[in-house]
Amino acid sequence: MEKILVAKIGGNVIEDEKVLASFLQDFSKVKGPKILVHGGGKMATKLADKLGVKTEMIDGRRITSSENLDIVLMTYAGVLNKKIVAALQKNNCNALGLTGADGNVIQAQKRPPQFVDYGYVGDIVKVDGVIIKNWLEQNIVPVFCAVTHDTSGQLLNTNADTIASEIAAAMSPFYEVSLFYCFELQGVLEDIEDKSSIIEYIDQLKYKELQDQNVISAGMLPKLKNCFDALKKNVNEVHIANADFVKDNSIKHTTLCL
Ligand SMILES: Nc1ncnc2c1ncn2[C@@H]1O[C@H](COP(=O)(O)OP(=O)(O)O)[C@@H](O)[C@H]1O
Ligand SMILES: CC(=O)N[C@@H](CCC(=O)OP(=O)(O)O)C(=O)O
Repeated sequence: MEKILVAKIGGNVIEDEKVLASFLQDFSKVKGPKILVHGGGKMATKLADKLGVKTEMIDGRRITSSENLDIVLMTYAGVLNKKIVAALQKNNCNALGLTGADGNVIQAQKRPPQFVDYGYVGDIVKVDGVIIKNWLEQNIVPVFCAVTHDTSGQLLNTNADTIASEIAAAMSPFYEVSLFYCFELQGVLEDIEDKSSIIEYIDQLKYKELQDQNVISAGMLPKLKNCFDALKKNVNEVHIANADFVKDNSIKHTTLCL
């Protein structure tokens, strides 16, 4: 089976112009089919602050009012997605910027309010792996932002880590899939104050231990859950690593295993 890379970059990589430019250059050089998923939560929060709109996050997920949704769309589907696509094009990488509504590629449903009402937040129902495969076969590099839709006209905010995990899973019938979560640190840390305390392997037992000891928090909570979800859905490899990992796979990082 042919190999494919699904890479995800988040807020801290996107915020740092130099790091982002260097990541996109390295990503462009990766041979073979590849997909990029990006977040940008930090930038959406900054825009909300500027506009005087309140931001509330619970367990790493944004409570998304209709005002927040517009901010999220402007930031993720607008400024960020298009800037990333243009930078990839500059590097001769034929990127196609997408939300989940484009080509009906990611269908979601609004999360029903239970203990928390997350507002316009979508849980993914279906990813159309075939349409993505068709793009890849045309040497197009799909670039997804953190937006999905419910097929009834409602756009929804969806965690970018979850989008990466579900897209990776949807590609697994066709490719041998490697999923890289690229961020500003070197991997998951045993002690958040000690940047060198990288945990090289995390299985489900270790994951539970880390949760029980409160070693992981904020955005790392959904990230790890998404990693295991991907592995359970036949994604071959999942790594959490620094953005440099895309050019140098030998740097120390975290590998997830079931
Ligand atoms: N044990 C941990 N090891 C590494 N990062 C952690 C840990 N616990 C919490 N974090 C936080 O999780 C963040 C990564 O999640 P997130 O903010 O969603 O990143 P991104 O937007 O890049 O996906 C790190 O920046 C860090 O602040
Ligand atoms: C529902 C939800 O929380 N969506 C995320 C989507 C963006 C994202 O995931 O961005 P990072 O990868 O930079 O964190 C949010 O709005 O923050």
